[in-house]
Amino acid sequence: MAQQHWADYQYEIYLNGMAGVVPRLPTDLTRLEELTERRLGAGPVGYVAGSAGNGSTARANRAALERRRIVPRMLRDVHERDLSVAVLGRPLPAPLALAPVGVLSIMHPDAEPAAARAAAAQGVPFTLSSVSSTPMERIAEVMGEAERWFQLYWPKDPEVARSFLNRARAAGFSVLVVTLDTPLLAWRPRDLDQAYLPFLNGVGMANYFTDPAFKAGLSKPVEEDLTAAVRHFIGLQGDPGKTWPDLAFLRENWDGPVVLKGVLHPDDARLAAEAGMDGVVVSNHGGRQVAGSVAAADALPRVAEAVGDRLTVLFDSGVRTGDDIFKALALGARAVLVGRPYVYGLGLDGQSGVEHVIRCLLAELDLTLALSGHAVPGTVGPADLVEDPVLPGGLRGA
Ligand SMILES: Cc1cc2nc3c(=O)[nH]c(=O)nc-3n(C[C@H](O)[C@H](O)[C@H](O)COP(=O)(O)O)c2cc1C
Ligand SMILES: O=C(O)C(=O)c1ccccc1
Repeated sequence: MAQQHWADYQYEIYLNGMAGVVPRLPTDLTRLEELTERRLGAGPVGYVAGSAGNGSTARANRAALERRRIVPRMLRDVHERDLSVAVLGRPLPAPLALAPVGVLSIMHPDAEPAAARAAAAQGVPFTLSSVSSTPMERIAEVMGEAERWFQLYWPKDPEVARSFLNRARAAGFSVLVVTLDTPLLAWRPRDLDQAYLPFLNGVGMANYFTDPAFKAGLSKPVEEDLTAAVRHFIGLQGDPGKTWPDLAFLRENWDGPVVLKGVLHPDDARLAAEAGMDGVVVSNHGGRQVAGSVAAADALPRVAEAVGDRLTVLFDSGVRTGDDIFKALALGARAVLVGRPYVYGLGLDGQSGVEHVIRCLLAELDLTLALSGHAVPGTVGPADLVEDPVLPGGLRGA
C-alpha cells in the first residue's frame, strides 16, 4: 500500500485559502456536535449525541483522555513518517476505523453508502452496523474491494444469526465485530424525553427486512404489516441470556477474525482469549450503555496488560482528535474506532463531511506523532504520557 502523507491535508487547506476557499466544516472536531445540534432535527441529534443516564460516562470518557498528557521528545528524526499498521492481519493505512453506528439515514439521506464511500476513499475500514438503513449487499457494491467489517447484534434466533454471517461473508466483510454491551438498550433520557427511537418506524431494519431467515418468522410481508415486522425485530434483537460458552457458535460460523466489542474488565478480555477470539474493542459504547461506567481510556491499560500479547486490542469511546488517538495507542490500543465525529460529519456534509473528519483526525495524529518524536505508531507507549496532576477527572473536557 502506498504510504499516505496524512499531514498534507494541512497544506491543502492553506493552499485552498490562497484561492479564497476555507474548509466547509471546522477542523477542531470537538465543535461538530454543537453545529449538528443547531442544524439537524432534535430527535436525530438527541439520539446521536445523547448517552446513558445523566451523561456522566460520556463526560468521563473525555476526561480520561484529557487528563493524560503527552510528553514530547525532541531531535528524533521524524522527517519520514508512516502511519500504517497491521490489524487482525489486515494492512491499514493508519490506526483508525469507522465504528459501527446504526440508522445513519436519520442523519443524512445518503446514509451508510456515503460513510462507506468516504472510508473507502481514504482507505480506512468501514464497520457496518447490523441495524443499518442500507442492506449489507448494497454496501459491498459501493465499496468495491475496500476494507469493510461487519458488526453483529447477535439475534436470539440462530438461523437469523447464521444467515447474517453467511451474507456478510458473501458480501466481502472481513472482520466480525460482535457487540456484547447492548443486550438491552440503556436508560437514555434524551431519547426518553422525546419518546424518540428511530427503528420503531422501521428505520434501520434493512438487513432484517431483506433477510430470508428473518422473513420466514413473519406471518405477513413487511409491506403489509410494518408494526408486526418491527415487533419481530424487537423480539429477536439482543439476548441477555447469552454466556461465554455461546461464543463457540461464532467460531463455527465465521472463518475470519472475530472481535468482541464492549469489553472493559481484564478478566473478560482473558475469557475472550480463552474462547478463541481474535480481539476486543475496549469500549463503553460511547457512554450510551452503563451510566456511571468506568471511562474507556481508564479501562484500556489494564485490558492491554492482560491480553495485549494474545489479542488485538482496539479502543473506542471519546476519541475526538488526533492526539486522542496518540493517547489510546500509548495506553495499549493497536488502533481506534471513531463514532460520533464521523456521524456529525455525515449529517453536516454527507460523504465529504466524513472524509473531512477522517482527514482531520489523521493529519492531526501525523503531526502529533512528528512533534512528539515518533515516525511510526509502533514506538508510542506508556512512557509518552503523564497524568495531569492538576486536572482531576471530570472537571474539564466534557
Ligand atoms: C448513534 C449511535 C448509534 C450506534 N449504533 C451502534 C450499533 O449499531 N452497533 C454498535 O456496536 N455500536 C453502536 N454505537 C456505538 C459505536 O460503535 C461506538 O462504540 C461509540 O460511538 C464510540 O464512542 P464515540 O461516539 O465517543 O466515538 C452507536 C453509537 C452512536 C453514537
Ligand atoms: O443506539 C445505539 O447505541 C445502538 O447501538 C443501537 C442499538 C439498537 C438499534 C440501533 C442502534
